Parts: sequence; C-alpha cells; structure tokens
Amino acid sequence: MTKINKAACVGGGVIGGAWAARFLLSGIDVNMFDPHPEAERIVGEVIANAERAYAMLTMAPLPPRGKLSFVKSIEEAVQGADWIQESVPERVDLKRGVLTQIDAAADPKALIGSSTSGILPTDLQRDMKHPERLFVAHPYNPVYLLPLAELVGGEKTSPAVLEDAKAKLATIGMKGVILKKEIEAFVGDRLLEAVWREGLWLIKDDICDTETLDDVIRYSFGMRWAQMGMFETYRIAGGEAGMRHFIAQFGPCLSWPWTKLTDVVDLDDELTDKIANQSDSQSGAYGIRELERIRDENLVGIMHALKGANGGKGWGSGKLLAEFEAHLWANAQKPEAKIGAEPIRLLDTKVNPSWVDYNGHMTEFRYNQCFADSADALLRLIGVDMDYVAAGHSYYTVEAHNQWLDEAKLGDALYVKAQVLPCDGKKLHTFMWLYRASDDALLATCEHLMLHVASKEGKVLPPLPAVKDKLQQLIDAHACLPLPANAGRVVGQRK
Ligand SMILES: NC(=O)C1=CN([C@@H]2O[C@H](COP(=O)(O)OP(=O)(O)OC[C@H]3O[C@@H](n4cnc5c(N)ncnc54)[C@H](O)[C@@H]3O)[C@@H](O)[C@H]2O)C=CC1
Ligand SMILES: C[N+](C)(C)CC(=O)CC(=O)[O-]
Repeated sequence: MTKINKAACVGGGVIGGAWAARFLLSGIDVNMFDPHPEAERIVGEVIANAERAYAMLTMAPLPPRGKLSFVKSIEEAVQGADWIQESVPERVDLKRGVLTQIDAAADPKALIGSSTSGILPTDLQRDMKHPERLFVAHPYNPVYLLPLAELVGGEKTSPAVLEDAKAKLATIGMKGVILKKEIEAFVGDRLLEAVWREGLWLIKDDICDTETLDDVIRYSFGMRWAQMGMFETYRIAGGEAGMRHFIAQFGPCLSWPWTKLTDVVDLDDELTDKIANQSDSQSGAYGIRELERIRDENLVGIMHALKGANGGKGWGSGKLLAEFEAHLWANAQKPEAKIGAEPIRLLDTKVNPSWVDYNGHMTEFRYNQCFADSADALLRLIGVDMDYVAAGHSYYTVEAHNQWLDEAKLGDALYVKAQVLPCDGKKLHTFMWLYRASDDALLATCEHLMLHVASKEGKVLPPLPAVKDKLQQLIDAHACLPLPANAGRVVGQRK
C-alpha cells in the first residue's frame, strides 16, 4: 500500500505543528523548518496535546512515534521527504516563494501539499519547475484529530498526484476529498465564511453576543452537522417527501431578505473590541491550551459515538476511525523479542494524562489495557495477525487475575514482560509483569488464560499448525523457568 515514508513540514504554527503531530503519531519521521525563535516549544505543546488526544482516541496499536528534527533551512527540511506540507502564513507572495524553494530542493517525485485556506493552486504553482506535484491539502484545525483534507489541483497539477495524495492520507487516518475544480476558499471555507459573515453582522447589530451565537450553533445544527452534513439533514427535514418537498417549502425563502451575506462587515476597532471583550467574558476563564484540550476531548467523544453508530457499522468520521484502527492493527509491529529462556518483553508505553484518575495515578482499567495490549503483542508474535483473524481464527480471553502492587504516575514509562506457562491444545496460559521503566519497580501482575477459537463457528478449537508450532517454541523456551510465585493465586489468598 502507498504510504508516506518521511514528511517535511515548512511552517510549524497552529496548522504546521498539528500536521507534524499527525505524521509523527502515524510513525512517520518529520523534518520541521520554521524560523520562529520559539518554534520548538510551540510545536512541542501541540504534539503533547495530540498525544493526549490519541491516547483517548484509540486502543489500536499506534506505531512507534516518528522522529522530529528541527532543521535550519527549507533545503535541509525536504531532504529525503516524500510528502512536504507547506503551512506558512496566508500570503500569496510568501507561499509562492516558499513553494518554489521547496520545489527546487525536493526530490521531483515528492508530493507537495499547501495548507492554504483559500489561495488557488494555479497561483501557487506558477514558478515551480515540477508544478504537477503541487496541490492544496486544506486541513481543519486540529489537523491531528479532524480527518478531512480538501485536495485541490491547479491547472498544472497531475490528476494522478491527487489520487496518490488521497491514498497516502488514508494511511494516516485522513479523508482526502478531491474537488472537481479549483475555486478560492474551496468548499469548507466558502461555507464557514458565509456563516462567519452573518455572525459578525449579528454581533455588530446587537442581535446577540458571541456566547449566545455559539450556543445557537452548538446546541442545534452544530450537533447535526458533525454526523450528517447539510443535504442529508435537509432531506430528513423535508419529511417523507424528502428533498423535493424541502426545496419546495424553504427554497422561496432564499429570495426573502434573510441574509446579509454579500455585505462585508467593517471590522473596525469598535467591532473588534466588542467581539474580543464578549469572547473574553465567554471563554476567558480558560487558557488556549486548556480550551484545546476540552475541544479535543469533545471531538474524541463525538468520533467514538459515531464509531458505534449505524448498528455498529460506523458513520462518517467514526467509520473512518474504525477503518484507521483496522489499518493500525493490520500494520501493528510484531515485537522484536527474541524467543529464549527468559520472560519476553512485549510492551513499552507511557502513562498518558487521560490514564490518570482522581487519585492522581493510573486508573485501574489502564493496567488491564497494558496487559491486554501485551496479550495482543504476544499473539502477533506467534502469528495471530489480522489475516489469521480475518480467516476466522483467534484467541479469546476467558480468565484473568490481576494484582495491583504499586502506583504508576503521569508520564511514567512502563514495560511488560510475559512468561508462557505450560499449556497445550486450545489453551494459552501466560503470566505477565508490569514494571516502571525508571527503577524497574513491579507495579502489577496478570495471570491470563486464553482459548483458541474458530470465531465464525463459535467453537473452541486448536490453533492452525503454524501458530501451534510458534507457540510450542515459546512454551519449550519458557519450560525451564520457575513457575511465577503468584501463578494460580486466588483472590484474597495470603502469601
Ligand atoms: N489556523 C487555522 O485555523 C487554519 C489555517 N490554515 C492555513 O494554514 C497556513 C498556516 O496558518 P497557521 O498555522 O494558522 O498560521 P501561524 O501563524 O500559526 O503559523 C505560521 C508559521 O509559519 C512560520 N513561517 C513564516 N514564514 C516562514 C517561512 N518562510 N518558512 C517557514 N515557516 C515560516 C511562522 O513562524 C509561523 O510559525 C495558512 O495558509 C492558513 O490559511 C488552514 C486551515 C486552518
Ligand atoms: C479561518 N480559516 C479560514 C483559517 C479556517 C480554515 O481554513 C479551516 C478551519 O479549520 O476552520
């Protein structure tokens, strides 16, 4: 499958930093060029928020995080990159100059996406030697969570490049939509600008304040738009007669004076002060990073809800999330563990902010998650991968016994080791230890019993020969290890 091997981000502000986060969390190395003296701090804060969001977003195994390198020039940034994302300020002269510099230094086959919110790609590619690989990849803030990128080609863009970009975006959990023609501000910002224009008039004319306006959106059509767009929503609003009836009923209103859309509001000092002051009263109690974290939690919740929608088949961005997770599982790395006469290291992870509970340490079920992820890693090691599962075979957990022995705190690096206990046939019996990496303190243990199943028939059956052989190698290798002291322990048993 086509994928991005190495990315370059030119510009690391709100959008460039978040593109970098999405690439890195998808396991892609990123070179970042941004002359801002505080670029490293700013990008670092965006990545921290993104990591926190991904820890909530998915339990699927993310690849090891890519490496981020801050470099001193555009030429250095694009070296070895096959996807270059330009996210410098919205000025056509600046963007054209930066893109021309990128074009001159990059591999001629590397794709170049511009994050512009509205400038025509034809205007951006004017001075490029290889303009066929330049396109607009217009994302939405926060890029690491919102999956859409509008893909817009200019007069010289190759249609194949747009298709390639779309396929590559899918591997980082994004939905690329290719527009049929270029147009200023594309589709999303045309719509947003229309709403924004009206909003500015409603504030200027004292119809409502910013908080009331936002409430009108978030308690009503904003909720609808997250799951069905405008046309699907209005189809339903037409009742049983659907869209035709909706148009017949509400179409004539378009000619009534319900909008000030074509008038440009004067954003003079008075209106700017009014909006900024109302916004301070509405949201000033929170810092921007705090608001970002609240926004991210809400977006994750919406995507989770949509993942389970439509009878579990998923809907909209939730269906896309499910597809991304399937991709992550299919590409999950097998642990590099060597099979030998020692417990096998299966998992390295870190306590994320969302894992910490009101006691100030890692909450109970996240210990279970560490053990469950380790069990999955063990399964991959013996050949129970997505192809095996798709063919109708798997292992299901039937019993587990945990002991919680010590606390894990925010940011602690953790690792899990496992020993396979004597077992045969359909059984896979393991004992696992969860350690804190900094001092190798033992934090928890888990004794785990899984059974091999033919999932379509719903029957417990022995594994297929290749898996059976690999498992037997592990069982034989661990046979010389002493039985863990707490193996077979029952709840409440004294030492
Ligand atoms: N902020 C938003 O909500 C969205 C912005 N965009 C687009 O993304 C692009 C970037 O916007 P933001 O990230 O919001 O702006 P920003 O102001 O947060 O970041 C721009 C960054 O570019 C850097 N920069 C300036 N000149 C540079 C150069 N020659 N080489 C490398 N870096 C340079 C600046 O130091 C700054 O860090 C714009 O085209 C904008 O229209 C797209 C979607 C949403
Ligand atoms: C305000 N904006 C035009 C930069 C917004 C966008 O381009 C997309 C978004 O994230 O709303």
